[in-house]
Amino acid sequence: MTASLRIATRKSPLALWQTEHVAARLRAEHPGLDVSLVPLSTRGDEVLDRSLAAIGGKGLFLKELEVAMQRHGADCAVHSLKDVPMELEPGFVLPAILARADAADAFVSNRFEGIDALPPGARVGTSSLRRQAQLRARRPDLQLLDLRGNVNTRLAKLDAGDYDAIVLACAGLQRLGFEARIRARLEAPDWLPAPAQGAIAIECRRDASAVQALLRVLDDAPTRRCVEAERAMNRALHGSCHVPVAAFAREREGRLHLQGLVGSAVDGRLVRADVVGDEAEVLGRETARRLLDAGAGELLDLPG
Ligand SMILES: NCc1[nH]cc(CCC(=O)O)c1CC(=O)O
Repeated sequence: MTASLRIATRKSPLALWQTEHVAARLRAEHPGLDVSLVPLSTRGDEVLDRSLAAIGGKGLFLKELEVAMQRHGADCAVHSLKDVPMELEPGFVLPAILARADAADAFVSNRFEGIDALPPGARVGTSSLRRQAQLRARRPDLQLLDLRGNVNTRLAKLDAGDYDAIVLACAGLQRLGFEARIRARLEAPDWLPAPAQGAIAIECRRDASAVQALLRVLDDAPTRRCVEAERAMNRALHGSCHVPVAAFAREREGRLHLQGLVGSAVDGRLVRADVVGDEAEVLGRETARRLLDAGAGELLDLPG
């Protein structure tokens, strides 16, 4: 019986909130279990002057946490599932995916009520190619500017006047107490989030069966089914953060509805697909195939 559990986490305020949330839920489920946090810095957090794509992609937010688990310095790690690469490192599993929070994106501005209210040529901050493509599609005139850093840093840059508006995830704003800053929700079916946006996942070693048993109580089956469909679609498109891919799945009357989108951050072209199915993996692959049939291949080949 494991009497203690050390959870590795990034040090950003959002990562710490999410990990504290997981720790509190585990303490409630397992009275007597000694749960502690192991805050670590990752290259993804430290290198802010280059794009994630240029320094190695999403995996950079996980690497240091995985090294800690390999060295037995931590038993598990908490992640935003949208930051977890489609292919996990060998030897690791995700025994728990928590019930999804708000999956929508948020339009945040101190002066404007929504995308359509922005004046011609307004400056909008986001480094996400997925968000850029959807903004371009709706407003080709906007000036899209890079914006990296944690949620608090991004809000500070907006307040400093660097941008007329920025786009962030609703879930992150809500978790950090910034719900009131959401001017407009950007949501399905018009606007799609990143695959697995709003879902928190816990990662541990495949060989740590006692740890997996402790974590599994937090797994939410409906969320797992939806995010598996979204991630399967992204994987089938060779998804990485280099291409603007968006996906959102919902369960309705027992069936899975998956909406997918591939876009171009350069010219705002968007290709969409909307498919119903029952098995997450199959539905994800089928939606990817429909996107490719509709011309997504050409967009996926574009640089940036
Ligand atoms: N890319 C960073 C990131 N990873 C997860 C979230 C928000 C929380 C979530 O989606 O679960 C954010 C911030 C954002 O996109 O605004």
